[in-house]
Order: sequence, then structure tokens, then C-alpha cells
Amino acid sequence: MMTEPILQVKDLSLFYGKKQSLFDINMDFYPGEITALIGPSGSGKSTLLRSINRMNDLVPSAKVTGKIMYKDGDIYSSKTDMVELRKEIGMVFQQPNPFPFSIYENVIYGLRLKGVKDKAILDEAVEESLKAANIWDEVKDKLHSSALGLSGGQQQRVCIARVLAVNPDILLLDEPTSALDPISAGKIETMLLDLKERYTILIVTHSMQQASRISDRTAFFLNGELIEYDKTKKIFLDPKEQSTSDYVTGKFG
Ligand SMILES: Nc1ncnc2c1ncn2[C@@H]1O[C@H](COP(=O)(O)OP(=O)(O)OP(=O)(O)O)[C@@H](O)[C@H]1O
Repeated sequence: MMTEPILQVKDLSLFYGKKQSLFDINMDFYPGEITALIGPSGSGKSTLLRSINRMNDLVPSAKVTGKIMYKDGDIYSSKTDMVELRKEIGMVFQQPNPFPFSIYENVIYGLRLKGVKDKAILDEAVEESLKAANIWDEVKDKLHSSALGLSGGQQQRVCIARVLAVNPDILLLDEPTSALDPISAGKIETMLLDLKERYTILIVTHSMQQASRISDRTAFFLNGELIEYDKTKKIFLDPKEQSTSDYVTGKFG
């Protein structure tokens, strides 16, 4: 049986003022898979990612045409509950952005916003989310210390735990390891591979090694167009387009 896509981008174009940054993108994303978005700087990868949880709404000049179907509805419909959407579609950025609170308070931030007060529920969410983010053992004895005292790699995993604590369906990761050392990056890659059964994961990366190590599908973008989107093996070993081949083999970037 074919798996149904969880998210469908249909004829999506995006303009920042007069400048068009995405051209008629069509893509399906599947549950239980990691999709890597690759392409040179300025090709539109982050713009697409930020369209999926409507982060671009924060840019006054941004205008979107087309649809993003999720759970039988268009994310761009006026009926979309933005708080709910951003809970179901969580986002992690390049620079870790913990709040200046304890590790514990960072992880339960979203649950507090939802009004959860029961300490047993909060304690359990903290332990589960930090375990899922592959950082529990490193922080379990200092949950009430400031998250700002952690290393960059640890902060990033706490930020991922913060997203996981509200139980999203989809994780959007915008170059989550590019500011980290290779060991920290490796821990995040291991974590993503462990998480993918339960989530749909989209990751923007400049690392071809990372895309080929962890993703099931890869999408190659150039100048705001989706040039090729296929199983990762196909993109790296036998791409259809010459520009894909040139990019993945490092001829330009
Ligand atoms: N807030 C914005 N206002 C105006 N133009 C923008 C804005 N954000 C992005 N752009 C433009 O949209 C195009 C696509 O940018 P985007 O950041 O999506 O590319 P990218 O592939 O993610 O690049 P990088 O790998 O450098 O992050 C670029 O030309 C960029 O200058």
C-alpha cells in the first residue's frame, strides 16, 4: 500500500515585494521520513521551510500563492489556528535559541502556555522530551540550571526537546547543525534517525554528507525552483538533471 503524504505543497510561489523567491513548487512529504532540502545560498530552501509553518507571515512584504495541504486543509486558509499550527509543525533554527530560563522551564515552555500545571505531567514531559532529544543523561542532574550555561550543541538539543514536548507531527529544521562541532552534529543526526519513525522531518542542510547519511528523500533547489526531488540515493548516485549532479558533486555551491 502506498503511504499517503502528510503534507502537500501545491503550486506554491512566494514573493518578497516584487522579487519572486519560490516558483511554482509542488512537493509531497511522507510520515516517517526525513527529507533534505539542498541547494546553494539564496535558492529558496529556508523560504520554503518557513512557508510551511507560516513564519513568512512575519515578513510584511512576503506574499504567497498556491496551497500547502495538511490534514485535509490548506495551511494558508483564513481558518488556520496559528498557535495550533506552530505546535503541530515545530521549527528549529540554525542558532540555538534557548530562553534565559532553566533547562526544565525551557522544555515545558509550550506546555505552560497551554496551561498544564500538574507537576507529574510536566516532569514526565521533561524526561521524555530530553531523552528523545538525546540529551537526558547529560542534563538530568542539573535540570534547574540555566540553559544558557550549556554548550551550543547541548542548547540545540534542549531546543529540540522544547519542540518535541508539545507533541508535533512535523519538524522543520533549518541548518540545525551548521553552527555546531562535528560531535554535537553527530548526536543530532543520531537523534533525528531515532525520531523519524514518529515524525515527518524536513531539514535544510548545506552538508551533502549529512543529507546522504540521514535523509530518505532529497530536494534540490536552484534560484527558487525545485529542480529535482527524489529518493536520496537517486539524487546522489543517478540524478536526472545535470545541475543536480554538478551541485551534489561540489562543482558549484
Ligand atoms: N525577509 C526577506 N526579505 C526579502 N528577501 C528575502 C527575505 N528572506 C529571503 N529573501 C530572499 O529570497 C531568496 C531565497 O532566500 P532563502 O533564504 O530562502 O535561501 P536559502 O536557499 O535558504 O539560502 P541559505 O542557504 O543562504 O540560507 C534570496 O534571494 C533572499 O535574498
